[in-house]
Amino acid sequence: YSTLTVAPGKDYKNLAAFHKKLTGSKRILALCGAGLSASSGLPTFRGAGGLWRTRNATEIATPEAFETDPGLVWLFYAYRRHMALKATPNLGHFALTALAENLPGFLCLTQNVDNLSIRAAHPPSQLRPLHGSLFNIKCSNPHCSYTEKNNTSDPLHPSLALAALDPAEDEPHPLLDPSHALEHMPAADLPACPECKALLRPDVVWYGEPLDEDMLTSVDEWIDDAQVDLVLVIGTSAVVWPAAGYIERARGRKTSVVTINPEAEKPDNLRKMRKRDFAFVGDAAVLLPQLLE
Ligand SMILES: CC(C)NC(=O)[C@H](Cc1c[nH]c2ccccc12)NC(=O)[C@H](CCCC/N=C(/NCCC(=O)O)S[C@H]1O[C@H](COP(=O)(O)OP(=O)(O)OC[C@H]2O[C@@H](n3cnc4c(N)ncnc43)[C@H](O)[C@@H]2O)[C@@H](O)[C@H]1O)NC(=O)OCc1ccccc1
Ligand SMILES: [Zn+2]
Repeated sequence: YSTLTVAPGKDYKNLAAFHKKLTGSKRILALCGAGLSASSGLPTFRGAGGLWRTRNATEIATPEAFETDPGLVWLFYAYRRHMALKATPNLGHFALTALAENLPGFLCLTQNVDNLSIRAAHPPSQLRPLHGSLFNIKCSNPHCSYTEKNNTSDPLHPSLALAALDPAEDEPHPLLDPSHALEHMPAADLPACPECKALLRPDVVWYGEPLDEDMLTSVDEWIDDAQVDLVLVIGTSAVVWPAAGYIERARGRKTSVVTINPEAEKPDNLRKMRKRDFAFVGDAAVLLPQLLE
């Protein structure tokens, strides 16, 4: 009965069996997605948040979109900055911080750019923001090295004030309401680089852009250092690469992969599970404190 058999074991949702594995684990890798921040009030990409106004978030998060209409892209990111600043880390973020403080062999990879793990005081040496941060700004001119770290001003720029609006209770945010036409914003009105006058942009990784080479190397080296006992797959649809690739990249003979997601028992997830794997259905903010206590 080989461990490579693709079927979950009988204990795949047994909390005691998971805790036994957890206590015996010295090296744990986590891959986090939008679902971790869902109960902090931030929309996921595949859920309702997938569409911004009428555009697909994956279309707007591209160099091409910024080339074509930097004003719209900046409003998209200014809105997400505003929402992330209004949000607070949840018990899921804090449970991961506690695990990092208690287990030096824990490394947390996050695809989220909302800074909520950082605001939950997750030790920076044990956190890898794979896709950047909404609160880091850089120059769009590839030959200019201007950057701003952790700029939380809201609005970031007078031309983006609309994004920092908080509509009345039951009113939709004007930026979410497609019937609220947006004037085109000329590039001259947008945040400009104080050094070379080119447009500034959020320091996030757009589709078609490579992730930070040093960060990828540091994760690869960490994985190759020694056996990874546990891989926590938290609130992610695991479709975006190369981030999603780390789940199987970290899997060794004795590794257990644990999916924490309201859809963890969906057939296509059960189909991928191995004998040592676990699946816990529910909200990461509720499950993580229980699983990691
Ligand atoms: C769509 C996908 C198929 N496309 C890609 O992966 C592309 C192309 C590609 C590359 N390799 C491939 C291999 C195969 C196929 C495609 C590719 N990848 C790239 O373009 C990457 C860059 C990808 C990064 C894109 N940037 C983001 N973010 C930053 C910006 C921004 O945020 O605006 S991706 C962004 O979307 C992704 C969203 O996914 P999730 O976080 O998982 O969210 P989602 O909504 O999908 O799912 C939420 C889950 O939570 C669950 N959930 C809901 N509520 C809860 C709850 N309460 N608790 C727990 N779980 C919950 C839900 O059930 C659900 O399962 C995240 O990664 C997020 O960071 N770059 C690159 O490959 O460069 C190359 C290169 C190399 C050298 C030189 C030049 C180029
Ligand atoms: Zn510049």
